Amino acid sequence: MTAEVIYGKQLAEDLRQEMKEEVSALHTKDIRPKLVVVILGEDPASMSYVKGKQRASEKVGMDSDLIELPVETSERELLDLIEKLNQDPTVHGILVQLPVPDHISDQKIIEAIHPDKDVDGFHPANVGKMMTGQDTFFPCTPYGILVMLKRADITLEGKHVVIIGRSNLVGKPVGQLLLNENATVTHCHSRTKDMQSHTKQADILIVAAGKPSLISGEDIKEGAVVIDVGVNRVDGKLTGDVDFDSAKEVASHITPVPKGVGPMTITMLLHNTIKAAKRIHNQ
Ligand SMILES: Nc1nc(=O)c2c([nH]1)NC[C@@H]1CN(c3ccc(C(=O)N[C@@H](CCC(=O)O)C(=O)O)cc3)C=[N+]21
Repeated sequence: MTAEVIYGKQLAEDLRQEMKEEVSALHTKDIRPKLVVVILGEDPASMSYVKGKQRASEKVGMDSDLIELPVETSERELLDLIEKLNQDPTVHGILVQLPVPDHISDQKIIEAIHPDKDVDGFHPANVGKMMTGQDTFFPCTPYGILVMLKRADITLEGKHVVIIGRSNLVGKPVGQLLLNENATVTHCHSRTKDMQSHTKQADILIVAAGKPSLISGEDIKEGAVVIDVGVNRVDGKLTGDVDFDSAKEVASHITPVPKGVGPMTITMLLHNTIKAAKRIHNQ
């Protein structure tokens, strides 16, 4: 079997076309969805994602600001900036690029962003809503994966989803979203014993471990759907957590890196920002 490749990039472009129309419609009502991205320091990989977010917002006609701060910015200064953005009625979405430098607490920053402007969906109030099956901002990568699976017509109900990874940003929330869709969810992680015995049972295998080539064809059940969430730089090139060439011979569907999950992450960020703007203006 050779798997069908699910190009998130193509789907992202289709969705952004729809969003562009939605943004123009909002402009006629004097609502201008606006995203503010804050980045500390000049890590080249982080800068490249942030630039991608800027480009994508501009393409759908959204307003967006990039605030670049020096790496030595204090936690207090960053919290004061967030408070200012919380109060600013022209700002609908706030994203602070994570991780922040070690002298600042990621969790403190996440909790400082007003839940109504938390387009990353990381604030505990929004995480709690997601866990209890309420509508809210869903974290962008998990949400992008959900939309990709749905658009590829992959049934989730009753499927065994195995997730490698349990981070608050990807592993845990993607499991929760798919559980909400009536899948049976297993999480594997660094302490899991005999991981292959789990991965081989997956109807849908989601790999979010941050380890290049962690998974290859022999770890996958014939006909499984494989979603690669890895963003690793190897010799300057972006690569996922799955050995694509061997995996695609076994899987029924597979996402590539690049052009897979990454572009969907950015698309759902735009979606959440539009949702924030609509909600603030009671639309
Ligand atoms: N508060 C916060 N929210 C995030 O959502 C967040 C974050 N911090 N910190 C970093 C990670 C990483 N991330 C990516 C988004 C898009 C691509 C993406 O579009 N990748 C393209 C290629 C990009 C390239 O070549 O550099 C692709 O896979 O085709 C990658 C990585 C969001 N993150």
